[in-house]
Amino acid sequence: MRRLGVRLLRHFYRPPLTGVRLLHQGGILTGSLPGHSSTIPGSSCHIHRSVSSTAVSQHIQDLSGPEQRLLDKLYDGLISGQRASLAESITLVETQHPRKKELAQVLLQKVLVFRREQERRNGGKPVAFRVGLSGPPGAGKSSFIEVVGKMLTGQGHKVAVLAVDPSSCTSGGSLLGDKTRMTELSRDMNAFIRPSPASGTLGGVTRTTNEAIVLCEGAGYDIVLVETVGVGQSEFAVADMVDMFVLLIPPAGGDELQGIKRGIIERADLVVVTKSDGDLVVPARRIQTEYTSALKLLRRQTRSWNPKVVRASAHTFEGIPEVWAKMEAYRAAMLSSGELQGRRRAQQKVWMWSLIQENVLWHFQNHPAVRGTLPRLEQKVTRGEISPGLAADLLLKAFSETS
Ligand SMILES: Nc1nc2c(ncn2[C@@H]2O[C@H](COP(=O)(O)OP(=O)(O)OP(=O)(O)O)[C@@H](O)[C@H]2O)c(=O)[nH]1
Repeated sequence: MRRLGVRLLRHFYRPPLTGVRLLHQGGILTGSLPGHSSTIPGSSCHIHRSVSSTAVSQHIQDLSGPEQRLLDKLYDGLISGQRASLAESITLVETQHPRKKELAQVLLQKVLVFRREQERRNGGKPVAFRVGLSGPPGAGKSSFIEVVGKMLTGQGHKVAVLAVDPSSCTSGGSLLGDKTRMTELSRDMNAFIRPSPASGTLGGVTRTTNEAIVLCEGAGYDIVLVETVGVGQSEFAVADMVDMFVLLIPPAGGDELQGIKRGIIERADLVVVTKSDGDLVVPARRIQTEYTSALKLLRRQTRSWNPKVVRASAHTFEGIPEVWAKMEAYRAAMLSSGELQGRRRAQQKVWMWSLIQENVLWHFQNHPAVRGTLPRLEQKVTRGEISPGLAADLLLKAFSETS
């Protein structure tokens, strides 16, 4: 096992440790860029072979003049809150172009340093509030975000809305992006709305959303709403990148609620029963009671907060201020207990490991020895000729022996 581990390391860290230097300059790390770092499709993760400290590389030595000017322009524009610079910066982190990916990482590191300084001044507390919102198609997500967003910008907040659209990964289509959504909020100067990239794996979309959150916060958005539709694994990915996870449920019959996964209810810090107006008030109350009982049976995720179920209507505005009050109460409780900071720290680790998993898997699947054997072994496994365990062992052996 140890030998396999060493081989895996050798494989991923080849060619050998040369060429990448990170130098400390007045508290800022500078590094020379990878002639020797590998960039993996679907990820911007470069494997730097020698990173001498945990600090960030802020500037890359071999940036050309135009590249340096572009990064300076984006950074200055971003931290002074210009929406165009924020949009351009997010486009940069979404790119598949290898060199631009590298530039995006330089920009991100700079923004991270800026944000950490802001947090330090804020007594170590996060400056922005990240809220994930999920619900089945048609649950009323965009209507809800529109009214909550407008209310918050009216109170002086700056609100960013990012969408994670799982359909764009599988079908190339879009569940969230095609129709015009949040028309009023999109015209609001204190709001920034960004749909998810139109292609890529969920891992890729997750990474860019995580990075887009950092950029939005750098641009001064103190509330970042991350929306996703309750399809596939995207809800879990969003729950892993936010401070608070909110599930929106329509007052619909059993069949329409079938699609809501039990696992995701366990992740909810708040459940909002939407469209609680007119004839829908009665079914909304019923759903509220059902979910309140269901939540009581679930294990608590945090010490300082009990998940709650509330009703609201985006059409009549009833319940909307109360929903926000609950969100603020959650944040205050989680901040004062330190659990929110702890959750963020844990998320950083989850994010790192999911990038590693995706990249390691990519290397494995694209290794010539694996590619050559995989279809035959897959066939044998599906026909029941060999066990999945044996097939996995053979593939791992082929991979490690030729790495
Ligand atoms: N009665 C009532 N209808 C609502 C309310 N909010 C949204 N709707 C209606 O529900 C439908 C879906 O609303 P959206 O806000 O587009 O829902 P969504 O979850 O964003 O939908 P997708 O974009 O398909 O995921 C629309 O016809 C809305 O008019 C509400 O508070 N009350």
